[in-house]
Amino acid sequence: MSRVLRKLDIMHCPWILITRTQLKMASNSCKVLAFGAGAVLTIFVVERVKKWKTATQVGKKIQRKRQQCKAARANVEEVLRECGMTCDQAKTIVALPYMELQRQLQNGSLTALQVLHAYQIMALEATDRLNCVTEFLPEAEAIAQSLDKLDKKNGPLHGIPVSLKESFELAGNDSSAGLGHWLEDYKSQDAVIIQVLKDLGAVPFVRTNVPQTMMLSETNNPIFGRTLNPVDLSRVPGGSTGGEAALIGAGASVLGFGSDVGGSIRQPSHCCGCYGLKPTLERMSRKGHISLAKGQTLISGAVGPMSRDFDGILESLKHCLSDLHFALDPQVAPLKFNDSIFSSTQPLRVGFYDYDGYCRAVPACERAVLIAKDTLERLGHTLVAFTPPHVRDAIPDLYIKTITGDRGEQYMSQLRKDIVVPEIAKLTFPHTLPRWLLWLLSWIVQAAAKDPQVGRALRAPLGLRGVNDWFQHAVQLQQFKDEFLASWRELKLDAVICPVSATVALPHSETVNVINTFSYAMLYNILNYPAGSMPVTKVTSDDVSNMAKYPNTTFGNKCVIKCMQGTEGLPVNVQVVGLPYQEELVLRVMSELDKGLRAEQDG
Ligand SMILES: CCCCCC/C=C\CCCCCCCC(=O)NCCO
Repeated sequence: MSRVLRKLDIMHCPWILITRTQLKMASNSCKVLAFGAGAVLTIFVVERVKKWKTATQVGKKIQRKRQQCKAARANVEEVLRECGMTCDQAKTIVALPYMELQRQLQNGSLTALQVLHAYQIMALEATDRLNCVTEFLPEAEAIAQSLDKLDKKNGPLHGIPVSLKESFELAGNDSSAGLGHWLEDYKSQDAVIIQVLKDLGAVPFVRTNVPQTMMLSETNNPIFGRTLNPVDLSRVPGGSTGGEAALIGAGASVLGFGSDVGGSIRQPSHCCGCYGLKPTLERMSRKGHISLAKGQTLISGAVGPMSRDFDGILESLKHCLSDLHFALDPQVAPLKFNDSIFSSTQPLRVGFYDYDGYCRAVPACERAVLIAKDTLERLGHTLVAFTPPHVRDAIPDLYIKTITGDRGEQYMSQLRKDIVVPEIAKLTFPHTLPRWLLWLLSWIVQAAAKDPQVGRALRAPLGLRGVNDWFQHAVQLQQFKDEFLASWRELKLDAVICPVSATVALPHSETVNVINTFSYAMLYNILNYPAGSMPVTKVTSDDVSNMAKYPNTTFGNKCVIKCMQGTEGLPVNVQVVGLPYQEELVLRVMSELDKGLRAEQDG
C-alpha cells in the first residue's frame, strides 16, 4: 500500500508530494525557528540574570559605601556640636580671602582646628544643597589637632583645608571614579599630590563628587548621585571635577585639586565661577590619581589646583613644586616655581580669539574674551588676533580618535560591570555597536542633525584598526603640535586668551548633546599646554537676547540656543594659555587680569 501511495505521490498526485515536502520543510523550519527563539530567549534571560546579579552586587557595595559616608558625616556633626562654633563664626572665617587666611594661620590668630570646623560647617550646608561632597574625611580632625600642637608652623599651607576630587587615592580608602564596582578596593597609600599637600601643612577634609568614568562635563554617578550648580540648581556644575567646583563656588572650600583630560578643571571652574589651572602634564604628579584610560598615553589627564580666589591656585602651585614632590615622583619635571617669570613686568604679546573654528561661542563667552582683551591692553600688553589652526580637524581626528582609540573598550569593559547612569549610557552607546552599524548610524545622525561634525565625531574611532594605525596617528598628533607651535611663534606670542567653553553652565543631562561645545578646552589637552580658567564676567540680559544671532542650522546649535535661555547671572570665565612648562607666565597673565578687572569694577 505504501509503495502504491509513494508511486501515486510521485507520478500521479504531485499535490500530495508538495504537501508532504512542505510539511517536512515546515516542520524543519519550525524546529529552526523554535531553536532560534529558544537561543535568543536563553541569551536574553542569561543577560538579564547577569545584569540583575551585577546590579545586586554593585548595589550592595553602594549601600555599604553610603552607610560609611553617612557615619563619617555623623561623626563630624557630633564634633561640630561639641566645638560650639556658630554658623556666623564659621561664615566669618570662610569669608577670609586665601592670603588673609594663610596669614592668620601662620601668625596664630586662627588655629588649624578652628579653620577646619568653619569649613566643615559650610561644607555640610553646601552639600545638603548641592550634593557635592562624597565623604567627610575623619582623619582631618586629628591632622588639625596635631598641627595646633606644633611649636612652629608646619609649612606654607599650615592649616589650610583642602578638598579633593574623589579620584585621588587615599590610604585605607577606595576611589571609585563613580563606578560602583570599583568600591571596596582599598588603596595602600595617598596619591603623591596628597602626600605633598600634607607635607606643606594642608588638611584634606572632604572628597568631592565626579561623573561616572570621569568622562563627562556634568557630575552624576550611581553611588553618590547628581551634583548641582551653586548659582542655578537646575544646571550642571561642570565635570569631571564638578563636586570640587560646586563646593568651591559655594564658598565652602578655599582650595581643591582636580584632574583634566578634556577640560575637567577648567570647565567646572567656568560653570561655578572659580579659578582653576591645568598644568603641563609633567609639572604635577599624577601618581595615585585613578584613570580609566591608563594605557592611552597620547592625551592624558593633568592634575591641578582649583580655588575661590586667584591666590589659592598661585600659592598651592608655588609650594607644591617642592623637593619632596620631585623625589616622590621622578616623572615630574624638577622645576621649582620661577618667581622671576611670574613677577616680570615686561609687556607681553597676548593672542586672543573668541571662535576656534569648530563651535561658535555664545555671546557671553565672546564678550568675556573681549573684556579680558581690553583689560590686558589697558595694562600695557599687546593683544594680537590669533586663529588657532585646524581645530575643525583636530577635535574629531586627534582628540576624539585618541580618547576612543580602542573604540571605548577600556570604558565599556568597566561599565559592563556596573550600574550605568543615563548620560554615560548615551555617550557610550555608539561603542556598543558593530563597526558597520556605527558607520551607518553616523551618516543617519549626520543627516538628521544636519551636522557633518557630529557624523565625523561618531566615525572618528573607526579609523584606527591596529598598532600601525596608532603609530601613524601619533605622528599626525605630533605634526599638529608642530603646526600649532609654528602659528603661535609666527605671531611671537607669549600667551593666548580664549573662551573656556562655547557655552556657560548647561542644564542637567544636556552636556552629551553638545559635546562639540567643549572644543575650546580639549585643544589644550591635545597640545599639553598649561591653561588656566578664571572668572571675568556674568551673563547679562543682553547676552541672552543676543542669542537670537546665534547660528541655528544644526541640532547642536538649536540645543545650545534652548540651553542658554534663563542663563542671566551665570559666571563666565576665560581661558589663559601658555607654552608647555610656562605655568608661571599663565599665572602672571591671570594675576594681572584679575587685578585689572577688580580695579575696573572698583572704580
Ligand atoms: C566614556 C567613553 C568615552 C567617550 C569619549 C567621548 C568623547 C568626548 C567626550 C569628552 C567629554 C570630556 C569630559 C571631560 C573629561 C575630563 O577632563 N576628565 C578628567 C579625567 O581625569
